[in-house]
Amino acid sequence: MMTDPVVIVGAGAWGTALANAAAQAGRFVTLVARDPEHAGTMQAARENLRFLPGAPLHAAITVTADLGATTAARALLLVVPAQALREAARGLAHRLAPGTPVVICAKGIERTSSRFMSDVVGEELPAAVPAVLSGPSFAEDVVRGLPTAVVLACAQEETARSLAATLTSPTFRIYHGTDVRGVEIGGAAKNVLAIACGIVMGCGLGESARAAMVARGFAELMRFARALGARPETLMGLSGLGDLVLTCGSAKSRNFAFGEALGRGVPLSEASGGKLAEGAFTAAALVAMAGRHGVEMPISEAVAAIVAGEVSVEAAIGALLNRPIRAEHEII
Ligand SMILES: NC(=O)C1=CN([C@@H]2O[C@H](COP(=O)(O)OP(=O)(O)OC[C@H]3O[C@@H](n4cnc5c(N)ncnc54)[C@H](OP(=O)(O)O)[C@@H]3O)[C@@H](O)[C@H]2O)C=CC1
Ligand SMILES: O=C(CO)COP(=O)(O)O
Repeated sequence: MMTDPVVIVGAGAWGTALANAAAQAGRFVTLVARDPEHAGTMQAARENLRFLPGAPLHAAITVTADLGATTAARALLLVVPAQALREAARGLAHRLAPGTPVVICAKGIERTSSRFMSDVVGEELPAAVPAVLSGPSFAEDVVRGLPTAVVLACAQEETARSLAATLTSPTFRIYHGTDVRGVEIGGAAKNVLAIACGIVMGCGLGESARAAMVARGFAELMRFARALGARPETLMGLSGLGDLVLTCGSAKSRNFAFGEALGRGVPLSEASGGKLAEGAFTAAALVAMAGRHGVEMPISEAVAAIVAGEVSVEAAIGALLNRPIRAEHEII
C-alpha cells in the first residue's frame, strides 16, 4: 500500500469529498485548487464554503494553489469537470514522474473531440498510468463519511488493487477492476440519462414513467458499452446500474435537477442554476459516438436534442412515446 501523500487536483465538491475520504482512510492529502483565494479560504476556514459548505475538512488535508505540490505525487486524483480535464492534465505535463497513476474522477466525454477521459489523459500525459474512479456517490454523503461504494479501474490490475487499497475505508469502499472503458462509460452516460429522468419528473409524468426511463436507459447504455468493447458486467455494477439508480432517483443529483427544471419549463439558460450538469455537455458527444458505432440511443438522442435547443421537451417526449413497440429481447 502506498504511504505517500495523496494529491488531489480540483477543489470543487467532489475533490473536497474525496480529500476527506482519503484522509479518513489514513492518508495525508494535498488538495490543489486552481484559485489561490479559494485555496487560502479553505485552508483557513477548514471548510469548502464555495462548493460544499457545512462539512469540516479533515485535519490531514492541506489545501494549496501551488501545482508544484503535484511533482512529488506517487498517485494523483484529477477531479475537475470533464470539459476542463484536458487543460488540467496539460498543466501537469512535465511535473509528474513517469508511471504516476492518474485517477480520473470526472464523469463525461470531451465534447470537442468525442474522446473518453482516459484517452484525454493518454494524449496529454502519455507517461502516466490512467485509472478511473466512478460509481454512486454524492459528494455531500462522502464528505460526511456516510457509507458509499465505488469502483476504480486501471488496465494494470495490480495498480488498480493498490490504489483502491490506498483510498478505501470502512465507509468509502472501493472495488477494483481493469475495465477502464466500462467504468468511464457508466459514469458518462448515466449523467445524460439522469437528465432524461429529471425531465420526466419535472413534466409530472410519474414514477412509473421514470422506472421505464431507467430500464430503457440502462438498455441503451448496455448496447453502447458492448459496441465499444466494455464488459457488460461492469455496467451491471456500481458504475452503470448503481449510479443510474442514484442519480435517476434523487433531486440531489445536479443532472436530475437540471432535467427536472427543464421539465417544469425553466429556460435552458437557467435550468442548471449555475451548477455543473455534466450530462448537458456530454450528451451530443455520446450520441455522435453511438452513431459512429451504429448504436441506437433514443433517450440520449432526445436529451442531446433538448439541450441543444433543437426540440422542445414536449416534442421529444411525444417522439419517444410513439416509437414502435418491439420484442424486448431484440432491443436489450
Ligand atoms: N459532486 C459529486 O457528487 C460528484 C462529482 N463527480 C464528478 O466530478 C467532476 C467534478 O465535479 P464537482 O467537483 O462536483 O464540480 P464542482 O462544480 O463542484 O467543482 C469543479 C471544480 O473544478 C475546478 N476546475 C474547473 N476547471 C479547472 C481547471 N481547468 N483546472 C483546475 N481546476 C478546475 C473548479 O475551480 P474553480 O472554482 O476555480 O472554477 C472547481 O473547483 C465532474 O465530472 C462530476 O461529474 C463524480 C462523483 C460525484
Ligand atoms: O455522479 C454523481 C453521483 O454518483 C453526482 O451526480 P450529479 O453530478 O448529477 O450531481
